[in-house]
Amino acid sequence: MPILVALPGTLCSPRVFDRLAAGVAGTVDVDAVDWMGGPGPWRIGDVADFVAARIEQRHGGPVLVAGHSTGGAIALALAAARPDLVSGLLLANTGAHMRGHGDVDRILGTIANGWGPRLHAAVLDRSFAEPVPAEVRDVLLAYAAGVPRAAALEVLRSQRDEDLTPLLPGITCPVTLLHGVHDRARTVADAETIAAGLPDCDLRTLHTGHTPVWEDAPATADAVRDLLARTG
Ligand SMILES: O=C(O)CC1=CCC(=O)O1
Repeated sequence: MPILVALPGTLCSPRVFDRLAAGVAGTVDVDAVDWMGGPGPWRIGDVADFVAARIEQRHGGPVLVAGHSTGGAIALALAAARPDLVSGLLLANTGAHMRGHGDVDRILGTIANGWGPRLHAAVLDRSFAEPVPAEVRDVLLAYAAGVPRAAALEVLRSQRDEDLTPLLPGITCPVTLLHGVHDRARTVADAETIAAGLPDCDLRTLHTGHTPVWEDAPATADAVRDLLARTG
């Protein structure tokens, strides 16, 4: 069965892909990666290397790769560096750079000086257009509580300081780019910049916040099936 290796955003549990995994069950197997719980280092390129090693070891590659938020930047770096391991990309509410990003500098300041449950809850709550059920929120907050502060600091600094735009024309696999238009951190302009740089990109807007992979799992599952068809 085809594999979708799924990369969540900063401080975001791999469980955010549970609804998508259920939606594509029987068609695609989802391997959601806890990259923040990996050994580090956690710069975007380091995590892309970590994911490449996992794909080689577990799946033998190539696979579909999904990236949400920071996971999208990691997925882009991976596809650029290791096209042999990536047959197609599904990106969600991400960007090729962080210029104009809603709150990355504030989050970085709080990671450095105010790390803890309040920050975790603030990042979580603004990642969904509508409040998530309490039991889901508890699961996601429990994950964030176990993330090393160094991982969050390192990956977000790296993402803030890198511009992946020059890599885009070299990513020739099919890409589907989802963008939830009620995102409080990123605008559709971020998605349009990525789409303009990629040779083969299907951009779809959704009525979600920053996390369409959870907020509109049926539309995301449709996008996965359509992407799979485009990979031939
Ligand atoms: O939007 C992104 O790509 C990365 C991000 C930083 C904070 C957040 O929630 O997402």
